Amino acid sequence: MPTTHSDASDTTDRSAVRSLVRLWPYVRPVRARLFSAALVAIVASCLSLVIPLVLKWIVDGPVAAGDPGGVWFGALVLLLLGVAEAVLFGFRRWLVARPLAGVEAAMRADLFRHLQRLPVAFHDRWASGQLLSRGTTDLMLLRMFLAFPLTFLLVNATTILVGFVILLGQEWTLGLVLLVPVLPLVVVCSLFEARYSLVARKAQDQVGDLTTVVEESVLGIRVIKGFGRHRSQAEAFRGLSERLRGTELGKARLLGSVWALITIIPELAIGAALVLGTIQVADGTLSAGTLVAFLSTALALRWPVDSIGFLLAMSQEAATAADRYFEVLDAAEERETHDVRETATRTEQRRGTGGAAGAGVPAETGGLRFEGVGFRYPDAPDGSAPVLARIDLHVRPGETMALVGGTGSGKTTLTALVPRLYEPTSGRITLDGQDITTMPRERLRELVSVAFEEPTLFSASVAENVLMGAQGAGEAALRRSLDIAQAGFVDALPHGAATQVGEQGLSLSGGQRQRLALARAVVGGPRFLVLDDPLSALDVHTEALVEAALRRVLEDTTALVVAHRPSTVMLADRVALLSGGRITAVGTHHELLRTNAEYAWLMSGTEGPDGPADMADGSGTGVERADGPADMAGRSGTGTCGPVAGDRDRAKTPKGRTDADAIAGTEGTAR
Ligand SMILES: Nc1ncnc2c1ncn2[C@@H]1O[C@H](COP(=O)(O)OP(=O)(O)OP(=O)(O)O)[C@@H](O)[C@H]1O
Repeated sequence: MPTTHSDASDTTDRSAVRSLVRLWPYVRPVRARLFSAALVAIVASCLSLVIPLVLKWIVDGPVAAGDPGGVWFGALVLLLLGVAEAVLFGFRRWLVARPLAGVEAAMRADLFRHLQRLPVAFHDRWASGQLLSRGTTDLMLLRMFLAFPLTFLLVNATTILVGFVILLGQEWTLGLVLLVPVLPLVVVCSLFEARYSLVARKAQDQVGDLTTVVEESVLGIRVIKGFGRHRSQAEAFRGLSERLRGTELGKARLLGSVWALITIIPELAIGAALVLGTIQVADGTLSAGTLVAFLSTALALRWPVDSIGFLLAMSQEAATAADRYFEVLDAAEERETHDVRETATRTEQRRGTGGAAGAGVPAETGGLRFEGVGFRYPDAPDGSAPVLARIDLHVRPGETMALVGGTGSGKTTLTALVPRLYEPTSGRITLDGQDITTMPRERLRELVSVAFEEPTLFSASVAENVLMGAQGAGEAALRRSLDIAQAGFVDALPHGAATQVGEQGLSLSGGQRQRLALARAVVGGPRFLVLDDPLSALDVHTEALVEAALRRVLEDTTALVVAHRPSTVMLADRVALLSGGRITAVGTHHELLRTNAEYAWLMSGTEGPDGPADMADGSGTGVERADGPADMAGRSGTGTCGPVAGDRDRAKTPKGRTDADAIAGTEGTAR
């Protein structure tokens, strides 16, 4: 399971403030509302500090003078102050709710847009649950931070400051007593922050891991049920959620202890002030009303002080969420390597856009060319051999080339390089003579259509899934592509092509999904077609029908088709054999059957004379080899390069005969 999240220890030297400041571009558009809301909250909070002053007036005034009218008036003022405080806090909430929902939506949209533009190699490294949790839990934490702790850290700090001014103004000696806990509280808070940020990061990463397991279990429910693995899967889930529970309990313990200290230390100071104040009242140096007002103010400051613990905790979680969010947003998108727009325009002008395959391009440079292409996966272990090394291959304009090779030989990898899902580590690939790195990706992906062995469909209608393959294609193109892919089953669906296929197309069979993926690849009538074993899930009869229809499409299209079965190879004009990271032979199917032991072995499933192990290192002979043709012992290598007259026709004889022929031919050669 690919998973990526930074080690929690990375967070020790990061500053929470710096992480949170990065939210500014999103907050900027709503800053006026946020500042207004903070101002309203400050006024509301400071109103609560006026209450003790009214109390002092009631005690020292009407109560001392025995004036019931004055007491009622004082009570009315207190009631109005309370109502005003409540209304203002309600107004603050109204002010922030809508804009912050907008901030969250904008951040989520940016994250999604960025995820779409990140290279496939990024997605190989990152577990989907980690990305999902960033787009959900983390963004929710950030919205909550902007709505609550951000405002209330400011509001509480202002309230505490104003409160202390009032306290010192009422009786400065008692005020100083209350100031004593400030230093220990600052030390406690900074120690807490450092430790809490580590555990918060750990918890949020564990939520990501848990999300991954849930997602995999849901997507893989058939396998889990099929193998009766629900218990072990549940155990794996339980293990992870136990770890998360442990981390959350650790968080709660930390928060509990800091809350206890933040509550106890000021309480001790208030107790000490009460004792001192009572002595002063007894001595007659302080009025009872002043002591009541002083203690009421001190008690009114309890909540702003006590809440600092969890406001800091929420801020730490938000800082961690911001780190996790920007980790993804900072990952480099796929970049254009040159000033591709200019190069593309020049090339279009030279060539005249939109012509048939390779129109106006000489055959020797036209088509699809791999020149010294090497590739190594970015996350491959150090010292491991590259998947592809010095690939030289030319698929001529309008030609269909089958790519054959043992399992794991790098066929899928090679096809993924054409639409630039990965970048070659060396060499270059050209389409009709133009280096693909000099084309805008959008243009490249218009020229090249792909269908993978594992067909991916989206939660959309059949038509939407297929038309995804070509912008602006209409009903006629849809019908044509469904016909080519022999997807007549679509008409039998409840709403025809408008039927929703469900998440990942799981309501369809594997072969039906493959046919829709194939229709998507051909719907735009692409100049270049890359098919990664697209017919593997079809029964032989349907495969034959698809092949016959595909042959018509492939007339004008330059195509590279990964093939495992002789029947799929029959589609091709020529075949390239990929072995040991190199193209070891190129020729027609029949030539390779006659002259290349590894190819014959791959097509027949029988052992060649030297055994497959010997062949896999590229020692099997080839008709057209990078290091020159070599004869197989006791065999006549024909050494022909292009399609031999009649070979194309032979190769494209309708399925039914070809399969049997191929096997017979293979057996004849391999034995
Ligand atoms: N994302 C990846 N990261 C690292 N290594 C990878 C990745 N994808 C594939 N590989 C490795 O690259 C090699 C070639 O894989 P590839 O899928 O291209 O083979 P293939 O010829 O298409 O195989 P098959 O016929 O079984 O589909 C394999 O050894 C595989 O383990």
